Amino acid sequence: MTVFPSQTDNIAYARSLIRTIADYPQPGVSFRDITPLLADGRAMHAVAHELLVQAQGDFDVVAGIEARGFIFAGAVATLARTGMIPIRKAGKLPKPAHRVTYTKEYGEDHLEVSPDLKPGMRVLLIDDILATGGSLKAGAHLITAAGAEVTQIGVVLELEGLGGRLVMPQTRALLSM
Ligand SMILES: O=P(O)(O)OC[C@H]1O[C@H](OP(=O)(O)OP(=O)(O)O)[C@H](O)[C@@H]1O
Ligand SMILES: Nc1ncnc2[nH]cnc12
Repeated sequence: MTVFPSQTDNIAYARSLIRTIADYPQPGVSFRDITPLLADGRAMHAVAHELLVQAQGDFDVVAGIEARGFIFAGAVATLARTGMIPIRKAGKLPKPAHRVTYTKEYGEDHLEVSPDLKPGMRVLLIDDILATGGSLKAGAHLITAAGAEVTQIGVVLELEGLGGRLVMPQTRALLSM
C-alpha cells in the first residue's frame, strides 16, 4: 500500500527547505531564503494549498506584494480560480491609482496599486514573510484606499521578534521561526 505524506508532513517539509543566511542584505539581518522552497514542487503545492484552505473562501480576489508575494498570490489565485492583483513597488505600474510609503525590516519603500482593484472587492492579501509588518500594513492600506476590503491575510512565514504580529495581528502564518 502506498502511504502519501500528510499535509502536516508536507508543510514541515517546506519549512525544512528554508535557508538562513547571516548578515544579508545588511549586517545583523538573519535572512530567511525561501528560494529552495520555491524550487520544490511538493513544498510549493502544499504551501499554496494551505494558504487557500486557511483563507476559508472568504475572498473574491487575491492580492500579492512584490516581489516574493506575487509567487504565492499567483499560485493561490490559480488554485482558487480567482484573479490576482499585484501590489507593486513604485514606478512599475503605468497607471497607479494609489500609493503608500512604508518602512520594513531593512529600509523604506513605496507600494502602488492599479485601478483594477475595484471598490467592494473582498481581498485575500498574500505575502511570503511577515517581519516588521510594514509591507502588509502598507498593502492593506492600499486595498482600503481603493474602497476594497481585506477579508483575509496570509503569509508563508512569520519571523518572530520583529513586531509584525503586533502590527498585523489578523495575519495567518503557515510557519514561524
Ligand atoms: O514585514 P516587513 O518588515 O515589511 O518585511 C516583509 C517583506 O520584506 C520582503 O520584501 P522585500 O521588500 O524585501 O522585497 P522582495 O519580495 O522584492 O524581495 C518580504 O518579501 C516581505 O514583503
Ligand atoms: N529576515 C528576512 N528574511 C527574508 N525576507 C525578509 N523580509 C524582511 N525581513 C526578511
